[in-house]
This record gives sequence, C-alpha cells and structure tokens, in this order.
Amino acid sequence: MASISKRTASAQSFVSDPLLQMPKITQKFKIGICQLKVTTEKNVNILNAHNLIQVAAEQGASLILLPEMWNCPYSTDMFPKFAEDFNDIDSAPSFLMLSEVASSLGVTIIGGSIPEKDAGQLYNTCTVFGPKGELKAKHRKIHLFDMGKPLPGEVQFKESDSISAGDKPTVVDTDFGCIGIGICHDIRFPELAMSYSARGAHLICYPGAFNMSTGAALWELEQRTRAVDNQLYVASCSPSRDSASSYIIWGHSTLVGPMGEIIATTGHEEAVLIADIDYAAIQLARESFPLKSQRRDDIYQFVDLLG
Ligand SMILES: NC(=O)CCC(=O)C(=O)O
Repeated sequence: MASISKRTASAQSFVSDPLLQMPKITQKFKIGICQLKVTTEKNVNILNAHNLIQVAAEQGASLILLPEMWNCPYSTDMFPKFAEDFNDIDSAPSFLMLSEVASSLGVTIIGGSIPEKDAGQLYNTCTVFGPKGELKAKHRKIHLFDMGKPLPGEVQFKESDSISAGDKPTVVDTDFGCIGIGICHDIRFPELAMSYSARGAHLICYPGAFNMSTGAALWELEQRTRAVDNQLYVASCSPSRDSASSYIIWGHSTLVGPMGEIIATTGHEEAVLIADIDYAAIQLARESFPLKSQRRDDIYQFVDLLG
C-alpha cells in the first residue's frame, strides 16, 4: 500500500517532472467512470457494479472509477448495516468482488467507497486494486459531510452520526500514474489537492455523492478548480439519481483536464462514461503556464505592519 507519507515531495519544476517521463507508466489510456444505480439490496449493488465494470473494460477502459457508497444507500442509518470488515474477507463481498474483477479483467480499479468497519468504528473508505487483484491503497474520507444549516429545500445530513473521519491523505502509484484519492466533501478542501499535486499526482479521483443544491452550484466548479489550480486531471464518479430517496444525488460524473476543460460528463442516469486521458496534456499546461516556479510562497502570509 502506497501512503503519501512514504513519498518525497519534488522540488523540481513541472516541466522536468520525472513522473511525466517515467517509462513505466502508461501515459495514454481510457478511464471508465461507472455512475451506478444504488438500491437497498447489497447483493444487487455488487452484481450491478461487477457488470458495469465489465462493460467499461470491454469498451477499452484500463482504469475504472466507482462512486461514493456504491454498495449502500447514502444514509447514515444504512452505513452500519452495509459495512464490511476488510480484515474478514469472507464477510466482505463488495471488497472481494473488486479484487476478483480487477484480477480477472486485468484492470486497475479505484473502488469508489463503501462503509468499512474496523475496531468498533465505521469509515467511508475507498479501496484501490491493481490488475492482479492486489489491494494497493485504502483512503478513508477525511472531511465528513456534516451540514451546518441546510440550504432551502435540502435535508439535514450529518455523516459523523455514524462515520468516523480518516486522518491520512492518500496517493497511490499505479500503472496509470500517480493517483490522489479524495471522497466527495474532500473536494471542498483545496489544500488536500495541492498536497497531492506537490507529491506528483497526475490524476485525482473523487468518488462523490453531491446533493441537488450543492451539486448544481458547485460540483463542476470544484472539479474544474482543483484541476486548473494544480494542472492535473480530475475524475469524479457519483451514484445515479434516485428521486425517491431521502438524500437526492446530483449525478453528473465527469473527467476534467489540466486546463480545467471538461473532457467528458454525463447526466443523472446510470451510465458508463469512457474517456481518454493523455498525460502529455499535463506537460503542455505546465510548460505554457509554469505556475509552480512562479509561486511566491515567501509572501503568502499576512504581516501586521502596525505590530
Ligand atoms: N457526500 C458528500 O460528501 C456530499 C458533499 C456535498 O454535497 C458538498 O456540498 O460538499
């Protein structure tokens, strides 16, 4: 498992970024983003995820991204019922399916998230599996979605009613570059994306389940901003919308390029989005706009001149 703490920050300019010249990573590939329908039946959700991962692979995707809480309705009272203990694989069918399908199809899977139980706590956890079915990384959502005063028309949501927060950022080296992981509300914190970029991420994946209000207002904006500020790719994956559920999800899974451009997106129905990633676009953006070398870290602090 690659943890961000084991990597060293690069002080080099992005133009000569060794990660962009690494012969071992595939620089051009297809990503498959599976905007899954989530039901109240865990087995149905697992089967559906398995089938749509297969569809994505058949359409040429070698890196596949799933949504936040794809095996479980996004509801704090459901999380404990659907949670899996990754130390007890026989009772973790969602975890097991991801490992098996990654290995049988030879793909890398950024496994969205599911509720994880560990030592009496629940976490909102993303697992990453390599093409041999090996667990490469695990990211526990760091910034939980606890609403303050709900926006008009929106229901109150307090994720921390049942979920505990993770406390580690996660980047993982894969055959498809260095990938940072954030889960939904994690996207609202630019510092996390900046720390991933500083450690050489080519792509940040955000499984997410934004609601109807902030989805319409912010989902695309947050993704494009994280991408353009850090000059890297951002991919998001949401569950599809179920208008009858208590928490109604926005959908609109998307791939954004390093100039903030939307490369592919979808609506709110179930969908498999296949899109091309070419890391040469990162190099181009960074050569044209060398933000890293222009950064003035020496002045980004307020000095009280009056003492
Ligand atoms: N699942 C989430 O973390 C939702 C985040 C969200 O909607 C937001 O506005 O932030």
